[in-house]
Amino acid sequence: MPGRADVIVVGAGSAGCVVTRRLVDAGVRVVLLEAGGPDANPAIHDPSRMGELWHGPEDWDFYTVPQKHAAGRRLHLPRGRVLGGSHALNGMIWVRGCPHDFDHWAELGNPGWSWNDVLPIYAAIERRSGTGATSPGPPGIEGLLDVAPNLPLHPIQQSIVDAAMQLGLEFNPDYNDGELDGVSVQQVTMRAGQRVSTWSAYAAPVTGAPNLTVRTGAVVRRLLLAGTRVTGVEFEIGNRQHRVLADQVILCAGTIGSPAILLRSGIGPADELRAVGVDVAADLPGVGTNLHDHLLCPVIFGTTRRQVEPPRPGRSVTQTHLFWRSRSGLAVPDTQPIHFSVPMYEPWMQGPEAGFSLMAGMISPESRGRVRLSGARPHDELLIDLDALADERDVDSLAASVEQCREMGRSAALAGEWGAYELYPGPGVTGEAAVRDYVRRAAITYHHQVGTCTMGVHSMAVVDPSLRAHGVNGLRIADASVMPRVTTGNTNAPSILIGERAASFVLR
Ligand SMILES: Cc1cc2nc3c(=O)[nH]c(=O)nc-3n(C[C@H](O)[C@H](O)[C@H](O)COP(=O)(O)OP(=O)(O)OC[C@H]3O[C@@H](n4cnc5c(N)ncnc54)[C@H](O)[C@@H]3O)c2cc1C
Repeated sequence: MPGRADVIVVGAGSAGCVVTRRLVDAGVRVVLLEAGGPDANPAIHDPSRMGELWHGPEDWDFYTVPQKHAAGRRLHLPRGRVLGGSHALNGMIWVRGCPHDFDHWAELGNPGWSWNDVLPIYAAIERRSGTGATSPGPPGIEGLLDVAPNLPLHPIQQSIVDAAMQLGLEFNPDYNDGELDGVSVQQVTMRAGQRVSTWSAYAAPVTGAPNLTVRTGAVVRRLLLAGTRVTGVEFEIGNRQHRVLADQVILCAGTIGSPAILLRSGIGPADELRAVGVDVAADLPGVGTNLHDHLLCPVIFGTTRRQVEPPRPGRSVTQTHLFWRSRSGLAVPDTQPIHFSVPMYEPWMQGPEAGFSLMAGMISPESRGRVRLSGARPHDELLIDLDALADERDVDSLAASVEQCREMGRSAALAGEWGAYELYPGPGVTGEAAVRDYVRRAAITYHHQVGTCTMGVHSMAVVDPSLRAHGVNGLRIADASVMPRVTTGNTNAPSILIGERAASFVLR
């Protein structure tokens, strides 16, 4: 292990592996530090076994503080702690987002991040294959990451698509061309029935390079600073402490991990840091704020006419989704239900083993929470507060999505052909007040937390449009935490995009 590197990358997740690969290819001496271990668990690689990974060794297993507007519950926030990060645990669904998302980022004071700016980067990331995807990159450009339609469809998934069309939605053959609305087959980062993560596609192929050192089980506790210049990091492997020095550090530890490292290093809101006994290195009031997430809410069905067989090995538990605007006047769809070929029961629910779930989805969150320290010691609990459903507009969208999923369940394609009957919310939950109450009792994360190290040029921004930390030298942040506002759809693709951009900023 070298004592010094050109660049230390903290976190081998969606973005960190991309940054690492691009810098290594350019001859930069990189040390990549990852808290988790190798991606050796077979359940990582088989898409039908995704659910087994939660609460296991590859999950940070975060919980929020009790959520006042979600029936006082503590919400489980799984996050990948393994080579590949959350891309080793996720549903692999590939959604670029829509023009409005990135144009909005640019309007907020982030030149270079508009849709027209990011589109060529997406095209250069993706290696598209199979039928169904109609938005290939420019000819001759082929990226490192496989993106393919999630086919062949499970029979229940085809009927779910039919149900959506019976409600009047259009089939959208390629939601990645800038127009999201409609029901679609998901595009996924899979090849031959196996997960492809940025670890397997980007970083793993260069682990033998002489200018790359990868350390697993390496938990970064804090940044080393000389005044306001970052000089390296301090990390633990087991109970032993280590240090490595570098010209630059790039934090890719994710929406929870990156602000946690900053706060523990004394970079954050000065008053709050002092209040928990942390010495202040740089007063950056935005660190940990602007936390927001998409939310799901289970709508679960049993069947009487046909049995829903569990997905076979190599097949995803979810294959289709839809984007829908629940009210007029919205710039982008506010809902994205996602459809599972299994019943996705919460621990307090029960029902038959076979069935299917239309997980209502809210993707336009207005509620904002934050990540804070509870104390100065490295092992003191992080306080993660989504403040989920604090804004009534979020309840409006999620309740509308629940009602749409219920209506799909009553369609000829599902009730007629499969004998679908509703288990949750269940026939007793009727009327607007009861549905809103169900949403507060049953909503869970969509796994898309972002925003805690927001990019921008205002007083609450943490990084500038080139992802350099404000007021601290030698430090960049490159992961989902820098998104000023969450994109319309799943957040892996934009996180990987951020990794690509960060590498290009370092190398230019
Ligand atoms: C269960 C689940 C399902 C999801 N499904 C989808 C989906 O289908 N499609 C989609 O687009 N998005 C999905 N997402 C979201 C998507 O995976 C994330 O938005 C994306 O992976 C975020 O990338 P990142 O680089 O910001 O963080 P991560 O990929 O989480 O990487 C952060 C890395 O940093 C490491 N780390 C953190 N702290 C430290 C530390 N102190 N020291 C050393 N290392 C550290 C972590 O272990 C991790 O490897 C899902 C997420 C989850 C958890």
